[in-house]
Amino acid sequence: MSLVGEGLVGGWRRGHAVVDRLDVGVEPGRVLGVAGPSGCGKSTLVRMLALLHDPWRGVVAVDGTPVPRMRHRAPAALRRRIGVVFQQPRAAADPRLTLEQVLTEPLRARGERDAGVLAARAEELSDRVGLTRDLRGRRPHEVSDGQLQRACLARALATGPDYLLCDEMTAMLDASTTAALVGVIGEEVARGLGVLTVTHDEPLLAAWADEVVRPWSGPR
Ligand SMILES: Nc1ncnc2c1ncn2[C@@H]1O[C@H](COP(=O)(O)OP(=O)(O)OP(=O)(O)O)[C@@H](O)[C@H]1O
Repeated sequence: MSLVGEGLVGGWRRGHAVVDRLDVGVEPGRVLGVAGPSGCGKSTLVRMLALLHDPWRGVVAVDGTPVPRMRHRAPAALRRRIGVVFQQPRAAADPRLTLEQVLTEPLRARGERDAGVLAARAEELSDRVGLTRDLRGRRPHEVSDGQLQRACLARALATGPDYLLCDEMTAMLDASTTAALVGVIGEEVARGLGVLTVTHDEPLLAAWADEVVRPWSGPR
């Protein structure tokens, strides 16, 4: 059981790989930290593991199932097992939606239409990440970055993923919000969630990650 990238090669410009022969494994109940200098390709690696960006070579496998080359989108059943939280919540949340709608988006995308079910799930997820009823009714421009990031974390957890990828999730946040979100994720890790976290915050990595890899340092 793990989310694995093997021999991953890829990037954005032909002939210029930013991810170059990388192996990475995210295991249930563990937090893997990924560190590296700015612009080296960490977000690109996250996007490959999130099944949002096709590697040129190599394979991503979810619990032993290799993900087929996507063309447009990876199979929904596999995508749903991997949650992602991005650095900038404002770029990741539709400004027209309330936070409640933001965090229930994946459930509606999966076909859930029952308003009662959606409301109950929204309340449960909001409680988990510390969003009050008042905040849930607001739109992104009416809340702080930290409050919006809480909603984005709730959204990432909405379908009960097996793996969570955090791409500089705490870069915009103050220390107490960072601690709160890391605490929420810690509870999920204790229940078996596998986490990969990318961050420049070395003290956070030291405190949070079970293991830290630095694939872009040293000779390749
Ligand atoms: N959508 C994109 N289109 C074209 N080039 C991109 C795109 N996303 C990233 N790149 C380029 O790929 C390289 C790696 O970017 P990436 O965002 O993966 O690095 P990073 O390690 O996450 O950086 P940072 O730590 O600054 O967030 C950079 O040179 C970047 O300019």
